[in-house]
This record gives sequence, C-alpha cells and structure tokens, in this order.
Amino acid sequence: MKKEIAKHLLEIEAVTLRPNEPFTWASGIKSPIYCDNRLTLSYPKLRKIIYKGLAQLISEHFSDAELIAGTATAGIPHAALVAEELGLPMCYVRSTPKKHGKGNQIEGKVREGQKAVVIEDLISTGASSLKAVEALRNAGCQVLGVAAIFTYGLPQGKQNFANAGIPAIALSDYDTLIQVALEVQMISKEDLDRLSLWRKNPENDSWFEKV
Ligand SMILES: O=P(O)(O)OC[C@H]1O[C@H](OP(=O)(O)OP(=O)(O)O)[C@H](O)[C@@H]1O
Ligand SMILES: O=C(O)c1cc(=O)[nH]c(=O)[nH]1
Repeated sequence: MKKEIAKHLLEIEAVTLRPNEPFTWASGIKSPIYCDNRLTLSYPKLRKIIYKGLAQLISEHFSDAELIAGTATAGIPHAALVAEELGLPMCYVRSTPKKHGKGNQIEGKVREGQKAVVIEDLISTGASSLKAVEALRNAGCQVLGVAAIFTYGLPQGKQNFANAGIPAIALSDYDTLIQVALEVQMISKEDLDRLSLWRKNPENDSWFEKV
C-alpha cells in the first residue's frame, strides 16, 4: 500500500521538488519538497483508494472508533469520505475557534467520552494534527489516534506524537516516496543529495546554502 500510494502521488504530480526556491511549511520549516495531497481529490479512482485505505487502517488500528474528525482544511474532505465508508459520524476541527457565529473550533456533534480518530492529509511536525487532538480532548473526546495519507516521518513529528500519547499512522511516507521516485528515475542524484542533507536536519536551513 505504501508504495502504491507513493506511486500515485508521483503520477498525479502531487509532489514538487524545488530545491532552489524552498517551500515554507505550516511549521515555518523551509523545505525542498512539497506534497500536495489536496490534488488527490481531483482523481476519483485515487480518492477512493485513499478513503478505502484509511478506513482499512482505522478498522485495523482503531476498531472501536465512534467519530471521524477531519483537520481543517485539507483533512476535511478525506474525513467525510472515510466517515461515509465506515458509517460513522463526522466532525471537523478548525485550527482556531471561529471568530464569529457560534465561535466553534469543532464543527459537528461531539459527545463526552466519544472515541475519535483524527484524519489528516499530511503529517510534517504533527502540530496541526495535535492541535485538533487537543481541541477534541478539551471537548471530552477520547482520541484513539491520527490517520494520515502521508507522513514525512520526521523525528520531531514522532516525538510530538509520543509526547501527546497519540499513535499516528499513514498510508505512505517520505522514505517510500523517495525510494519509488528513484526507481522510476523521477529524481536526480543532485536532488537526492540535497534532499538527504535537508532530511538530516530539516529545521536548519544550511542544506540550502551547502549544495
Ligand atoms: O504536521 P504539520 O507540521 O502541522 O504540517 C502539516 C499540516 O500542514 C498542512 O496544512 P496547512 O496549514 O498548509 O493548511 P490547509 O490544511 O488548510 O491546507 C497540512 O494539510 C497539514 O495539516
Ligand atoms: O508542512 C507542511 O505545511 C506541508 C508539507 C507538505 O509537503 N505538504 C503540505 O501540504 N503541507
């Protein structure tokens, strides 16, 4: 599954390498790579592989889930599809409470003690997922874990989930993506060198200056 998803992400050009003009991530990290999983929504066959895959992961790892919670914004559509597949209630969690109307951070019905799984499109540092986890916990939910389409598997992200006591699972990951990209010759030796430098210390911009 990890390879299959990585292959699809490369095929639809969800992955962009831009070592000379790094992307700025939500966390502020400067990165030579960006994976835009929002694009998967435009491909019905892949979209289905993803929601079925996430539903399968949830059945295997969090079989007593009672609520599917999407992170705003990119997690929301996938959460809706997964909730539909599993026949479970769904809600979504804003990154901050709404400034008008009801002032909600969580939209949708949430019950005290309800067992929730967070759906995220992508994990880098995990901060966005864990913000959603915190909001759900504050609302009285028991959060079983986070399920994502893709994770960078960064040590910082792993540590953040461990600190929060939240298991995180994903359909694919960075190491698999790079392996597949090399197999299909979608990245050059130069790209690989720069990616390896960055991956060793993503929070430090020195990879950008060195190569
Ligand atoms: O693990 P993290 O370091 O938190 O980074 C990953 C988050 O960043 C992206 O969201 P973004 O803030 O770009 O917003 P969007 O979901 O509205 O596109 C992505 O969709 C994840 O939610
Ligand atoms: O960390 C992020 O903001 C981020 C990284 C990435 O590759 N893709 C994305 O949508 N967000």
